[in-house]
Amino acid sequence: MTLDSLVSASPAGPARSAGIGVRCQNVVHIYTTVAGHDVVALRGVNLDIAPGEQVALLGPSGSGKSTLLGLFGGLQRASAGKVLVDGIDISRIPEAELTRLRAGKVASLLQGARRNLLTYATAAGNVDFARRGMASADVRRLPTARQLLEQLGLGELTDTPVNSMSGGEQQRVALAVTVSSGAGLLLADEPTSQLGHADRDAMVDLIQRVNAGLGTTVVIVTHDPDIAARIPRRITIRNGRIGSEGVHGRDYAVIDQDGAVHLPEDWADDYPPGSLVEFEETDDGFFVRRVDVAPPGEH
Ligand SMILES: Nc1ncnc2c1ncn2[C@@H]1O[C@H](COP(=O)(O)OP(=O)(O)OP(=O)(O)O)[C@@H](O)[C@H]1O
Repeated sequence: MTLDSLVSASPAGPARSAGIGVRCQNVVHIYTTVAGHDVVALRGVNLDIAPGEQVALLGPSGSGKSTLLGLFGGLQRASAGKVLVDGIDISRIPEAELTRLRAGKVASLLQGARRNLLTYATAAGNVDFARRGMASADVRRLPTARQLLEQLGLGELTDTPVNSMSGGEQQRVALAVTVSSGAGLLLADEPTSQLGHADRDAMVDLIQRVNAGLGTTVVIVTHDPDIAARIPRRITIRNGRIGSEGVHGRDYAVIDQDGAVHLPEDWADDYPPGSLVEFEETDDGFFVRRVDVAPPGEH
């Protein structure tokens, strides 16, 4: 029996784990430091993530990836703009509703496996603990801890205390525990950063198994190009904006709300800030051409 059939064949109906979508409309986020300075982390992000999609967020250090993930997870509220999770603008809802959303619909995998786990308990014990606040009717709709771990390929760890697992095993169990309450959106910040190659690949396999088996929407932040290459949609954040998108192996520039086009990184040297360009529409699409306009008096 697959995980999918486990979920859909449940007598109480489908579990709550069908993927949920995220939409950002002109999202701006500003931090105020203790010294009273403003840091603009996001400068107008527009983005649509469909239910069940897998998205990697890439970009240089400080570009705003973790901030965006934090906004999706309701850990902080956007300074301006809308962040719609499952159609709800979570930057505007009351704190109690946000807490319910964090507990039910969104699963955030924190950096460092042990921060997500009770280290003295077994893998199954951790799944049961993660579900303790749920209504029993909701728990009955989900696979049992044992079934879930088996279907995610972690069956042999079911009765193993977290303390005696390797780092890679702990991280995989942390992911299983994080999604065990049937959340529709998985957010993971650098989920493979402390792992060796084999564990890193096993972790991505597991993320994809969760996505395929439960339909969970996946958004992961990564610096690792090999990980990103395995995720179908790659969004590069640059200086608080969406710089470019990679879809099905090709990179595309993205037109912003105000009509600005952010060039893919490898074009930036040829088109420095302030370059004059003109667009020409042809039968094949558009051409962009850099033009050199001589300063007055040099004609
Ligand atoms: N709590 C905070 N207070 C003030 N500034 C912050 C805070 N958190 C982040 N920033 C700033 O906001 C900007 C975006 O940071 P963010 O952590 O989102 O980037 P990132 O792309 O995730 O970086 P990294 O890859 O290094 O984790 C940076 O300039 C950062 O210094």
